[in-house]
Order: sequence, then C-alpha cells, then structure tokens
Amino acid sequence: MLELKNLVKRFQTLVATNDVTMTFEPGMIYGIIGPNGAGKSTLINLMSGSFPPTSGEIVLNGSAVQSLPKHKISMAGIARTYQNVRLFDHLTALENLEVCFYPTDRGAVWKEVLVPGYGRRRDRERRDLCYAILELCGIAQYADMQANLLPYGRQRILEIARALVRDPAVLLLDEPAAGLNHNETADLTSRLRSFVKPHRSIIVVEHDMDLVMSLCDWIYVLNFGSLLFAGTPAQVQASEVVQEAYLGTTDELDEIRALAQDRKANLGLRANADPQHH
Ligand SMILES: Nc1ncnc2c1ncn2[C@@H]1O[C@H](COP(=O)(O)OP(=O)(O)OP(=O)(O)O)[C@@H](O)[C@H]1O
Repeated sequence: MLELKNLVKRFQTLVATNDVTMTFEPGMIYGIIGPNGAGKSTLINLMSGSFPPTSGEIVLNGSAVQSLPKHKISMAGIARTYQNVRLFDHLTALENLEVCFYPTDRGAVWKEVLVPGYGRRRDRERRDLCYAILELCGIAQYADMQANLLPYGRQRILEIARALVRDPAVLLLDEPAAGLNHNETADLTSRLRSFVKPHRSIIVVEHDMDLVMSLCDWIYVLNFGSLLFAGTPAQVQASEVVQEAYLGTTDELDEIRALAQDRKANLGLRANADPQHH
C-alpha cells in the first residue's frame, strides 16, 4: 500500500502540492485528475523521487521513502512512465527491457566466475522474462526492432512494459494515452486492466476523461495543488464541487473533451515528427 501523508511541495512561493493525503491500495487502479497546473505531474514526480517533498511523508508498505534517491525508490517498488517517451532509441524493444536489470547486478560477477554457465543461464532467464512482458503488452512482434522505429503508440506501450520489468508494487503512468488514437487508447485501456495484480496499485494521471472514467476504481481530483474530491468515477462525475471547480458547467464538458483530444493529437504529432524525442 502506498500512502501520501500531508505532502507539501513548494517551488519558491508557489505551493504545487498543498497538504495532500491519499491512500493507494494494491489491486486497484487510481486516477489523478485536475485542470492544467493542478499539481498532477508534481505529485507523480514526488512519488517517484524526481524531487523531494518540502514536507510530509510517502510511505510504501510501511516504510517511509520520501528521502530516498530516485533509483532506491524504483528498487523499493515504485515504477513510472513519463508524459513524453524516454526510450533508448538505438536499442531494440527487448534490449530496452533487459537494461533495467543491469544497475542492480551486484554480486553476480563473482557467481559468473565461480558457477559454470551461471551468466548465460541468468541472461536467458531475463530475456525470457522480458519477452513474456512484451507478449503481455501485445508488442512481442517488435522485440528485435530498434525502439525509435516502432510506431508511436507501440513506443508508449514499450515504456509501460519497461516499467513492469521489476514487478513494481506501484505503477505510475503520466498521461499514458497522450498521442494515441481512439483505437490505441481503447487497446491501452484494456491492457492496463490486465496489469493490475493483487500486490500492485496502478496510478494514472490522464486528461482523457473517457479513459479515466472507464478504467479507474477510484479517482482523486486535485485543484490548485490541494485534494478537492475523492470518489468512484460515478461520484466524481456527479459531484457539483468537481463540476464547478474543474469541469466548469456541464455545458462545457464537450468543450473540455475536445480540448483533451487536441492535446493528445498535438502530443502525437510532435512525437511522430521527432522520433528521437526524449
Ligand atoms: N520544477 C518546477 N519549478 C517551478 N514550478 C513548477 C515546477 N514544476 C511544476 N511547477 C508549477 O507547479 C504547478 C503544478 O504543475 P504540474 O505540472 O504539477 O501541474 P499538472 O496538473 O501536472 O498540469 P498539466 O495538466 O498541465 O500537466 C504549476 O503552477 C507549475 O507551473
């Protein structure tokens, strides 16, 4: 279980995260929504250790992790993806997953010397595991293709596949549907459901309301850095406080949907125009 306790993040005078307390139970998919600048990305950056909170606690399965460096938070079981694709462009899809094992390979060097065949067997096991994750993500046919040559939608799934390699307790997805077309988004939605595990929470920050409402078990709504509302998708949709503060009047809902679509399309165009983009 992941708990945020009275989390605060200040950037000079700006309070980007204002006394936020949230709980994420395993086996559930959570959405974090809110208007532009509400503090969604800041929250993901805090949870994944990209920067430390000004105050408050982040507790993963009973241990406070807010002071740990980013790689230790990742090893503790919090994995993330980014708004923009950050793959190793010139490695294959499979290699992009395999590299996740290397920074924590201490001790294995001795075993490779002392135990005949150890290195080869370990590499094969890892390769099989990575291939199985590509299969789970529906992209095994791209295993040997250089990452930057994959279609954009597949690159986004590959990022999620990479985040799954170490079997994380928490999977943080920052705008996973950005740049995806309608069919790709529908495919992503059903795949994300299959990534839920009894020991894992999935947390999605997303502007695509259809995806959030159809996918998430529980939604946290942020506004000006503070937690405005928490509830099921139905409760969020019915909430007047959310409609007023976030969605505006119900008449504006279609407009907001159209804006979200534009944003997705723009991100997709940008990514397609620049496959080297990080
Ligand atoms: N590194 C930073 N330095 C200074 N201010 C920042 C930094 N990161 C975010 N902010 C500010 O914190 C506030 C929250 O930003 P954040 O990106 O978390 O919002 P968001 O809800 O993710 O927005 P969007 O939906 O547009 O991505 C904004 O006012 C933003 O300008």
